[in-house]
Amino acid sequence: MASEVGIDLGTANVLVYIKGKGIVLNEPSVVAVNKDTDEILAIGEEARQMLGRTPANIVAAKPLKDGVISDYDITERMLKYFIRKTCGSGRFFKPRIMVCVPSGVTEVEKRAVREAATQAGGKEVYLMEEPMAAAIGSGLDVTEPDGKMVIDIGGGTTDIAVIALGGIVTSTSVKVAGDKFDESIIRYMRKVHKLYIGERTGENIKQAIGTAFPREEEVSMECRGRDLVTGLPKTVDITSEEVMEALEEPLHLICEAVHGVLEKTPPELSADISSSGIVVTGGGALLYGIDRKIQERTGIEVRIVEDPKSCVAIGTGKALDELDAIQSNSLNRKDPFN
Ligand SMILES: Nc1ncnc2c1ncn2[C@@H]1O[C@H](COP(=O)(O)OP(=O)(O)OP(=O)(O)O)[C@@H](O)[C@H]1O
Repeated sequence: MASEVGIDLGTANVLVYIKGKGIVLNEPSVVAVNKDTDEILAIGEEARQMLGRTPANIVAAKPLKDGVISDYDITERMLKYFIRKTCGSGRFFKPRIMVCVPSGVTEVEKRAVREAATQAGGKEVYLMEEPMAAAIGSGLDVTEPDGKMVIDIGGGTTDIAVIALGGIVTSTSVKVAGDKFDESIIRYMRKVHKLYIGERTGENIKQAIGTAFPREEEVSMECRGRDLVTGLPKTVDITSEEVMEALEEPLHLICEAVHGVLEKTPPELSADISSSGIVVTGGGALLYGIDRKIQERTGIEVRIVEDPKSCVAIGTGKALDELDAIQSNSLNRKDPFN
């Protein structure tokens, strides 16, 4: 029976971490709904397979977008489904649940998430912010007075925060992350190769040959889509250098946001960060060369954590152990937990 559960309710993926068991669920945040009956047909990986391929009466969509909950009701149902799947019905045994929500969620949405987790069987439900979970999950001691900088590059948002004494001192959240990388690749293919590709193809290209900093050896891959001129299927070769060009704008925006946070950071903490370096988490950290790109822009050493995609979920679970320490120390921000 799960007693302490951490959930990373992400724009791209939902991860569930159970104390003593580790990550027990990792599924895309996608839900397929029958529009006529409002019935949920599939959730998670099964629904992701349907993206862009559904008949007219079925929509496969992501209920969280750009770091906010765009479909409230579906998010609630998805969350309940994942909790019940991993923790059982919750009728006899109720776990403590910590949910990490995207940083842009409103008070109303926070309440909805808390309610959904309670209805799904949570005894006590807490919410926490993504960068704090990312820092804890990456093994940083967030209660120390030394300043630490964490950048979490997810699907919808990049969260950048400086943490000290158990609280967030300065932070920002920009709606530029994995999804925007995919969109930039799609746009590039359309403009340069006159090829119309779907979201999943854009993401596949990014994961296979996406590049943020020049590679020693260029790589390439075949890309299939629809020719915008003839309307027929077409295949073109695309190189990592081209993908780097496509990703230039979103990467620039992320680097500028990091710069902005550093500018707002009190000097003592700045000095700590320049000696301890910056930690990068989230699926976007897997983009080739992103560490060197940020390092080039800031002049500060950048480290990618070992398992960037699981980091937030692990941190969310671990945070339940450190709840008292973090809560009592987070006086410098009003409500990292509420
Ligand atoms: N190898 C890879 N190279 C580049 N990007 C990758 C790779 N693997 C995964 N990603 C990207 O990481 C993103 C998902 O990251 P993650 O699971 O951390 O997001 P999330 O926590 O769900 O989102 P958010 O933090 O915005 O709520 C997706 O855009 C995905 O395409």
